[in-house]
Amino acid sequence: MTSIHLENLKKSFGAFQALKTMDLKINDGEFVALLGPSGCGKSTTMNMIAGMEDPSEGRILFDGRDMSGVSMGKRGVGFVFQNYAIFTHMNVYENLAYGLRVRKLPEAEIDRRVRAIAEFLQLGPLLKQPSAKLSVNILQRLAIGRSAIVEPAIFLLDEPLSNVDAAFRAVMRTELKHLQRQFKQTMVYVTHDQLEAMTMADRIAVMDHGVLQQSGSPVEVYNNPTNTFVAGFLGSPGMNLVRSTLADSGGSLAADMGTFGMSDTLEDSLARCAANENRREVYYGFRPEQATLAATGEGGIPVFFVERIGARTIVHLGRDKATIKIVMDNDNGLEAGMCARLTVNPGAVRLFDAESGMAIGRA
Ligand SMILES: Nc1ncnc2c1ncn2[C@@H]1O[C@H](COP(=O)(O)OP(=O)(O)OP(=O)(O)O)[C@@H](O)[C@H]1O
Repeated sequence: MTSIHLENLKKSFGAFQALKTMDLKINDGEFVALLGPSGCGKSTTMNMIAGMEDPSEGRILFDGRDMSGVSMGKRGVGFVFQNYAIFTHMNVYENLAYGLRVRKLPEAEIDRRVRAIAEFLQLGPLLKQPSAKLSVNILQRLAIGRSAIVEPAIFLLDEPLSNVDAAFRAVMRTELKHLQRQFKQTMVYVTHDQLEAMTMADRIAVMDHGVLQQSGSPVEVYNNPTNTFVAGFLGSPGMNLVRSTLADSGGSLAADMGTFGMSDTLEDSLARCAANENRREVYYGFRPEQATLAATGEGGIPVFFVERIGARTIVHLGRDKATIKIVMDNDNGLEAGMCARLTVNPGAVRLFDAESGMAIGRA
């Protein structure tokens, strides 16, 4: 096992700063997902950890050892890409055995390890199959096996599941997590898919525009996003962010959401974090599953769309272009054209400064 320290890491391509700044410590045996939208610098970061790109500034340390000038082959990393690198002229067995043969392991040991990993990844019956004839799903499973079999101290995976189908992706999420637990590797996993990050990672590093926005456990980044980007990016739908003005209300501080014709008195702890600042402009945030709706005869917020997705119902409410989405497990019969009263769970309210987008206090 090996720890990784990205120290003030930066990467530019000509005048373009693909990675503006990255400071991140990844512990021995930890599974960290680099999560963010396309172009935010995830692969660039990964390529530098692997040794395929040199940083423009900053350092990468493995167990405290500076990796500057250390070639990819000498870093002890396994790398799986979106586009599986498989030798199509070899069968499954030979592909799996390749890394062990390069390391000149005894034939009996190679055979034992090939069969063990094949069993683990359900490739056992396919060992004699020519790789050229395998499906995309199986090829990616083989690519993972081929890298994992040499038991690298650090395992880097860059969008390994983006080409495989949805059902297979769900299976592989579980298998990859299993694999990491079994081999206790330090794993860095690049994805733009929050479900992958949320289900597999011990810690998620959320990136945007070449900047690390937040790193924390999946629950932490979901419940306490550090800014409006993380709040909106995580969750499906993302956190509701309602522009509002803080206002004195009978000795307490309330968030006034004029657009929705409502006002919510803040819990004392949150009001204190907002420094009880009357007239401060904020975003009032809450997760779509942290509120209830009740139909009203008249008044309330107009419902304009109801999505029923199996057991889940997503109700879209709003006026003009301002919308709120509420996710419910039960179907309370709301339909487009009706009006509803919204009650937000007080403990779930998060505030963000309207100008900087940064969270005000943390729960
Ligand atoms: N070799 C390069 N030369 C110039 N620009 C590059 C190079 N590699 C990456 N970039 C740019 O750097 C930015 C970050 O790219 P990167 O591949 O790291 O993003 P990403 O978060 O992995 O997104 P994606 O999932 O789309 O690959 C992008 O704007 C990309 O076009």
